[in-house]
Amino acid sequence: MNDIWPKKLFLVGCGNMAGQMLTRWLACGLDPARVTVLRPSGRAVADGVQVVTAYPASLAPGTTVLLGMKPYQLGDVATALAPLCGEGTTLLSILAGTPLADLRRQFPKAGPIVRAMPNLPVGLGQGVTALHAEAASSEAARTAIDALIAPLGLAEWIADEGQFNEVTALSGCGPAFLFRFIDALARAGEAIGLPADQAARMALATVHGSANMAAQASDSPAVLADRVASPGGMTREGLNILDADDRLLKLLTDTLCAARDRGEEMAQGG
Ligand SMILES: NC(=O)C1=CN([C@@H]2O[C@H](COP(=O)(O)OP(=O)(O)OC[C@H]3O[C@@H](n4cnc5c(N)ncnc54)[C@H](OP(=O)(O)O)[C@@H]3O)[C@@H](O)[C@H]2O)C=CC1
Ligand SMILES: O=C(O)[C@@H]1CCC=N1
Repeated sequence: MNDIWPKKLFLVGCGNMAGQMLTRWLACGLDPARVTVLRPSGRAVADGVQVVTAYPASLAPGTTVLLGMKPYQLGDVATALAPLCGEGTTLLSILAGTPLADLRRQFPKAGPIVRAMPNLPVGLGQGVTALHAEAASSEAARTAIDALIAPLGLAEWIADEGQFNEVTALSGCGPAFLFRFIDALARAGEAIGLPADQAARMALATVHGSANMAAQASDSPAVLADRVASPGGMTREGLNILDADDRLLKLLTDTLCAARDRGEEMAQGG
């Protein structure tokens, strides 16, 4: 079988998001001996993964660097990291609101630079990762990234980098919106009289089962909703509340717009 893994993987930051990616890669067979994590805390990551608090003197050719710290730290990180990056270094950035042009400016000598926007369920192999590579990137570079991202779940190449803040709003931030929905469904159940713990269990299981069902169905979620709603029955009355004046659609559109606009501000250095 082909070796889908980079010769070496160097993670700059390994918090909530990069940590989930690494967890999945290790679960799928990445040799921990190939992985080095730089994190200021020096906290251990996983058996066999080297953790450092300072940059090494060099990076071996064939190293893929995952930029997994906060976007505002890019300048400081690049000051130390850019001199170590040459043609044989691939950069994979998960920094929200950080365009490829900014990354290339900070890492002028690096090899291929790919922008990625994962989401937290990648740790289960059920995530979504949006990808965009520089126009000059080779097919081989894209294929190598495809192979690395495939174990994480759905991978979507985004043709227009200008849409990256939109996809970030939808799928990168999306888990937070869904977690909020599950919590609200449970609290609404409590508000109409159910015991809190029971409402929480039932809300979570309902969302879990419905998402699985929607993922396997040949019909769209809109059609599935109508299938739950018996004519003249209870569900229709509930849907009428969500649908009145496109209330839910407008709420979610406003939610995505606010997230997207923050990405635009971040891209302007805000
Ligand atoms: N959270 C999410 O759902 C998503 C986040 N992202 C992106 O992922 C990135 C990280 O976010 P998230 O994981 O939530 O954040 P976390 O705060 O959980 O992780 C940040 C990581 O950066 C490390 N770090 C802090 N300072 C430095 C430094 N100066 N140099 C190198 N590493 C440093 C931290 O080290 P230590 O562990 O030692 O504290 C930590 O490992 C962001 O750019 C964000 O835009 C993208 C998609 C989704
Ligand atoms: O909140 C953020 O900025 C990042 C981007 C997507 C999820 N977390």
